[in-house]
Formats: sequence, C-alpha cells, structure tokens
Amino acid sequence: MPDLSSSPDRTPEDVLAGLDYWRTLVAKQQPQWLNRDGLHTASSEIAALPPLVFAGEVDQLRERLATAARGEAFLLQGGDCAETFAGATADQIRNRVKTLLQMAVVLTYGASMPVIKVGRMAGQFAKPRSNDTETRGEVTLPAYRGDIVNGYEFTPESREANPARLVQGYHTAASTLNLIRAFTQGGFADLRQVHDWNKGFTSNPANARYDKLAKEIDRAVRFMVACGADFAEMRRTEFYVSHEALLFDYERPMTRIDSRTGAAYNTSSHFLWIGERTRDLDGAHVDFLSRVRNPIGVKLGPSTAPDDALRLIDKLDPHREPGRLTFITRMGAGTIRDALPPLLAAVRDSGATPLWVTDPMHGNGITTPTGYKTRRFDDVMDELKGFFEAHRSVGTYPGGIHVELTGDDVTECLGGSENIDEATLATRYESLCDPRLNHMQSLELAFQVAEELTK
Ligand SMILES: O=C[C@H](O)[C@H](O)COP(=O)(O)O
Ligand SMILES: C=C(OP(=O)(O)O)C(=O)O
Repeated sequence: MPDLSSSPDRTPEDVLAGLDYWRTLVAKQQPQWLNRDGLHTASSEIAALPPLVFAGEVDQLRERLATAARGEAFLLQGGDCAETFAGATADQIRNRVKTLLQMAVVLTYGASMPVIKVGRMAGQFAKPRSNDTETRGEVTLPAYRGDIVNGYEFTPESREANPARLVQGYHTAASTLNLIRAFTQGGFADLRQVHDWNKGFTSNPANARYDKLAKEIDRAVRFMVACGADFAEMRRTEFYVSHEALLFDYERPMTRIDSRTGAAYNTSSHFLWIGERTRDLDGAHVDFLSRVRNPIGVKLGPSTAPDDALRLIDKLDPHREPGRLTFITRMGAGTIRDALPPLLAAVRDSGATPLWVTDPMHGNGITTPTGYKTRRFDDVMDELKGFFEAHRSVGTYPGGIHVELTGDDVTECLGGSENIDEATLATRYESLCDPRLNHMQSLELAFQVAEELTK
C-alpha cells in the first residue's frame, strides 16, 4: 500500500482510502463491541458532528513544537491519567488549567524560556490495559477501558462496552474544550492574575514558593506597565489539548479532510500520541497516525532499541518535518540513564530531530500490599533528572515533560514534601486508572524542572 498522504498527486479520495488502511492491520487494545448496530450509529453520528479543533491551530502547534525540538522552547504536557465524564466539572477543569498555568509560569520565569502548554484534556477518555479482564473474588468481567468505552462499576452491565459512550465522549470533550478556551482566552490566564491562580489551593510549601515568585512577576509586570508597555497580548495564552489516539471508533470519524489543503487532520485534538502498547511499526495505530497532519507523539519504554526509534521516524515523519514527531520516553528511574543515551545518539546520528520529552510517571508504577497503584515522587524526580543528564551527555535537547497530574489535593503518589505514605493513599485516591501528582507535587516538580533547565 503506497503512502497516499505524502504522494504529490493525491486526491481527497486517495487520502480517504489511505485513512482506512489500518482496517487491514492488527489494531491492539480495542474493546469488544457486542452492540454492532449501536457502534455503527455512534460512528455515523460522530462523523457528522463538527470538528473540536481546527487545522490551523494544529499547524500552529506543530510550529511551536518545532521550536522546542530546537531547544528554543519547552513543552509542558499534563492532565489526568483517565478523564472521566463525571469529572468534567468547572471546578476540576479550572484546577487543572490553573495548575498547568502555574507550572508554566515557574518554568518560563525560572528558565527564561517560552513554554508550550498542552493539556492531557478534552479527550483522554480511553485507556490501554495490561489485561482484558478484571477478577474480583469469583467474578471476572471486562477490564475498565475508560469512560468512553465502559463504566468503572464492577457489574456486567456497566463493564460491557457501550457505543453510546463514544458520543458522550465527544460531547464531554466539547464542553471541556469550551471551558478551557474560555479560561485561556477570556482573561483568566492574564499574566496579571498570576497570584489568583494560587487561590483556592490549600497552603503548603510549594504554594508559598510559588507565591514568592508570583510577587516578583507582579512587580516586573507593574514596572513594565509603568514604562508604558502594552500588555494586551498577555490577556490570553495559547493552550492546546492532547490525548492518546487509542480508539479507532472515535479517532477515525473525527478525522476529516482539510478544505484548504486536502490533507487529513484528526480534529478530536491538536496533538495525539501512540502508547507504548500500540506502537508496533506494522500495527494499525502507527499506520493511521502516519496519515494525519497533526503533530504525533510516540511513547518509548525501556525496551526500545535504537533501530525501533529510527524506523518509527521513517514511518511517521518521512520528510523530517520540524515539530511533526515527539518521542515521549518513559523508561523508569533505574533504567533511563542506561537506556536513553543510545537512543538519543542513534537518532542524532541519523540526522533526525524529533522533540524529546520525558514522561517520568509510566516507568515507575508500583502496587502497594493494600492494592493501590502508586508511584514514588522520588522516583519521578529521579527519572526527570536522569532525562536531563542523558541529554547533557549526548548533546541533545531535553524538550519537555509529560505528566499525569490533577489540580486537586488527591493522595495517589507517595512522598513529596507532604510526605504521603502508604496509609495516607486511601484518604483521597480518586484516579480510576493510574496515580496522578496532586497540585503540590506538580508545583514541586515544576520547580525541579526549572532548576534543571537553568543548569
Ligand atoms: O495509563 C496507562 C495504562 O493505561 C495503565 O498503566 C494500565 O494499567 P493496568 O496495568 O492496570 O492495566
Ligand atoms: C498509557 C499511557 O502511557 P504508556 O503508553 O506510556 O504506558 C498513558 O500515558 O496514559
């Protein structure tokens, strides 16, 4: 099958035909939809709904990511492990946006570098799982695969994949994105509100450190205003959304042909990534995403060989387009210092310049004796440091972080200066899949990254 998306004489029909080539390949991590008629109806309904993002915004993000790949900017990507429909409330969305804005301020001010803000938001509803089923006592049911597929409640009805959830996923993404746009374009993200983003969070050492920094920014801004600087542009901030492109029954109907260029864009999100479990070179996910114009991320785990990375580049970014491809490494704190440098060196030697980002969460999962999936904050920080060390040793750019976080005071990851211990995990563990950094741990991490960036 030729790569129609990059053929100079392609037609929209060719592009569309190519988009469906994934159907002939192995698509991992897809739910078993028993209700085929319902699935067909849901897919047709989604295909007829308006796009959530526009091709022009997607192109703009690609250009921004190109600057990060050149070491001129830094990517901050974060949000829930698994967004839920019930969690799409104004308070929770605002807290996540505020947390990301605060982290971005810490990074921008600390490292004097533009920060590209991307939420794991407005579509992070589908989860790949290690096992297809979950057993509790004598009962075995399909695993929870995210709200866009089935319910978390452990009953046969709730765990059956329900196509109506695909449509609900679209509408929840739309209302989340609407609020994000209102917050980031309507004055809430104005740099002169830098203090206010701290309001509503419980006081703790990270908040106090942030407050000190906010005072400095405030003084600098007031000084500039007194000098006559025009801060009209500071009222708004660019904010993009992203999620794992996992579920073909959502991603395919959301993929449309751009009338300006005739190229295919996935309009469910600005940025999409392929997970560690679905990045097979000959698999459906890699083929499908090779055919859309969005900037694409690929998670790389500890077993990634240099050749795997090179072949992924050839497939996903054959033209070596700046900003097109991001490698998100998630190696584990104990592994990154050995596993990452050979990858960086091989890719550098090939002449390719993808954006390199660290996900210090997914290689550091543990389960406590009481059954909580968690991560040690110290391991997260250690992987982060290992990421910067690896880049320093090879001479490449550490271009960003990708983190599972929430703006709420949850107790899901161990440690941090609040010293969350195993007994405390139960107090406020709300994630339906993997543990997230809470507000304070997220700020602490941002201060650490700012320090690394200034080294
Ligand atoms: O977020 C990542 C994966 O979906 C998650 O780690 C899978 O978890 P599991 O091993 O409990 O299925
Ligand atoms: C599933 C995820 O990560 P990974 O593919 O790296 O395991 C994720 O980021 O939600």
